[in-house]
Amino acid sequence: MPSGIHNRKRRGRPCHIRVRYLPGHPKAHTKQRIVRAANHHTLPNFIGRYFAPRDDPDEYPMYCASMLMLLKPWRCLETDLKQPSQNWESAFADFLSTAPVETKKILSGIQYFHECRASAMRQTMSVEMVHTLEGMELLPEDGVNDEGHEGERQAMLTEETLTDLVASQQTTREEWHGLLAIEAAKIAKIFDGSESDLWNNIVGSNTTEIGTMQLGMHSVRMTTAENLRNLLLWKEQMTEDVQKQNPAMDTAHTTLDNPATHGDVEMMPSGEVPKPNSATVRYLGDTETSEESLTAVDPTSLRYDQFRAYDIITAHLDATLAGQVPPPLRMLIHGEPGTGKSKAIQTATEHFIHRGARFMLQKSAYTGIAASLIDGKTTHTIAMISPRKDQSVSAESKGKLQAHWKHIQYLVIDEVSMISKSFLAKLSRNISIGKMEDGIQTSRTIFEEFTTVVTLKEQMRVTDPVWQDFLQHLRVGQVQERHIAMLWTLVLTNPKCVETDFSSPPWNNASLVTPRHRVHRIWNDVALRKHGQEAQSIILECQAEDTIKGQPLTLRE
Ligand SMILES: Nc1ncnc2c1ncn2[C@@H]1O[C@H](COP(=O)(O)OP(=O)(O)OP(=O)(O)O)[C@@H](O)[C@H]1O
Repeated sequence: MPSGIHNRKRRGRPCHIRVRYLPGHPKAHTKQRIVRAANHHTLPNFIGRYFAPRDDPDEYPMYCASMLMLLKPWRCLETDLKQPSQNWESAFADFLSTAPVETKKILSGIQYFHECRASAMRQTMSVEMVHTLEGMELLPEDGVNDEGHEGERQAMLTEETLTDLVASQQTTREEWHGLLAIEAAKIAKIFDGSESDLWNNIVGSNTTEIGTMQLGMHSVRMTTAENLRNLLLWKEQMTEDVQKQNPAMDTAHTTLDNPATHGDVEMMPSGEVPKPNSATVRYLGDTETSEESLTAVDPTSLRYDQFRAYDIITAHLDATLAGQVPPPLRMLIHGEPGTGKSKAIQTATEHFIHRGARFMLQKSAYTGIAASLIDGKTTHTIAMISPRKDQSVSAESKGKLQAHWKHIQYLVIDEVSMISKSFLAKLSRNISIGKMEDGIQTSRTIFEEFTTVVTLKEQMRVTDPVWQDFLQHLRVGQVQERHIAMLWTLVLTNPKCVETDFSSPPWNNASLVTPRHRVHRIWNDVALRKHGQEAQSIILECQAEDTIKGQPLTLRE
C-alpha cells in the first residue's frame, strides 16, 4: 500500500507521488518509487524476439505465459502468474475473463504485428507469383491461332516454364555465395579450374565410343551397352535400397502382425536372380564419404564415461527383456564434439542386436547425414512431420505412425542440439500418436523428465590442443579474442591464412561443411568432376524422378 506520501507545497510542477518499498525490501530505508502521472506514457522496449503469435497452437502456451508476465501484476514469478494446478492456457483464460478493456487493447496491439507480417508475406508471395506467371510464355490453347480469342488465353505449363520457375526461385545472392566459395577454393588450390572442362577430356578406356558431341563445356556421348546395363542395375539397387530404408513406414510391407506370413519362404522367380557376372554396383558411400555409419567398438574399449552411458542403457534393456517394468529411461549424453557420444550409441546398438531386440530401438537425428552416421532415420521421417504449416495428422498418417511405433520402446536422438523446443514438442506429439498414448507433453515437461545425465569428457577425435581449447570454450559460450584471431588465420580469403596443401592427405579428403544449399550443390558439382578427372571415370548424371504414392508427378504437381 502506498505510504509516505509527500504533501509539501513547492513551486513549479507538482511533485509526483512517492511510495516507499515494503518493509523488508533491501532498499526500504534508502529509496522510494515514483508513481507516474496519469498522462505519463512509457514505451517498453522488449529485448530479443517479438512475442509469440496467439493463433499458433504450438506457441500458444508460450504466448499465454508471456502475456501474463507482461500484464498481470506479480512479485514472485513462480507463484503469482498461475496456480500450480493450472497450465498457462487456463491461467491466461482466467486472467482474461476479468481483464479491463485497456488490457485487451494492449493484447490486440501485440497481435497486430503478426497480422501485419502475415499480410505482408501473403502480398509478397502473390506479387512474386504474378511476376513468375507474367514471365511465362502465354500460349494459345491447343496451339490454335488465338487471334480474337484474348479471353481464352491461359498460361500453359511446360517443362521449360517449370525449369524457369525453379530457376526464378534461386536467389542471386545464394548463387553468388556458391560461386565465391569456388573462387576461394581455387585460390587455396583445392580446385585448379580445369574441372569445368572435365567432360571434354575424358576418354573412356573400356567403352566402345559411338559418337561424341560438344555441347558447351560438357561433351555428350552416345551410351554403350555396358553403360546401359550399369544404369539399369543401379536403378534396381536404388529401388531396393529405398524399400529397405523405409519398410516400417510403408504399411504394405509391414508383415510383423500378419501370422499368415510368419515363417513364409518366398521363392524368387528364376529370372530375377542377379547374374553373377553382371557389372558390380558400388556406392561411393561404402568407402569414400563421411556418411558411412560409425562402427561399434568392443564395450571393453569404451572410455570410462562412455561405458557408464552404455551400462545404463544396456542394464535398462536387460531389465525390460527380463519382464521387469523399469521406469522409462530419460537420459542425456552430453559432451563436446568428438568425445564419443555417437560411438557409445553404436556400441549400445550392438547390445540390442546381441539380445535380439534391435526392432525395439529407433535411432534418429534431425539431418540425414547425422542420422546415417548412426544407421538411423531423420526425425521428420520417424514422426512423419512434414514442413507444411498445417500440423494436423491425417488418419492415414496415424495408421502408419502406429504401425511404425508399435514395437519400438527405445528412441535415441543424436545431435539433439539441432532440435528446437517447438520441433521437440511436435516430435513428442506425433510419437504419442504412434504409441497411442494420451496426454501430449509440451517441450518443458519433456526436458524436465531427463534426469539421467552422463557427460563425456575425454576427447576422442580432436588432438590439436589449440582447436580443443577453442571447442571447449565454444561449447559454453565463452569464446575469447584469441579464438577469433585463430579462426581468422583459417579463412582462405585472408592473406594471412595459414598455408595448407589441399592436394595431399588429410586435406585432400576434407569435407566442406556449409549451411547453404547453393554452396553445397555448386561445390559438390565441381568436386565430382574433379573426382571423375582423377579417377578417369565417366560421370553419369541421372535426374531423380519424384513420385507421389508410387505415381509420377503431373506437371502441375
Ligand atoms: N572408445 C573409442 N574407441 C575408439 N575410437 C573411438 C572411441 N570413442 C570414439 N571414438 C572415435 O572418436 C571419434 C569421435 O567419436 P563420435 O563421433 O562418437 O563423437 P561425438 O561426441 O558423437 O562427436 P560429435 O558431437 O561431433 O557428433 C570417431 O572417429 C570415433 O570412431
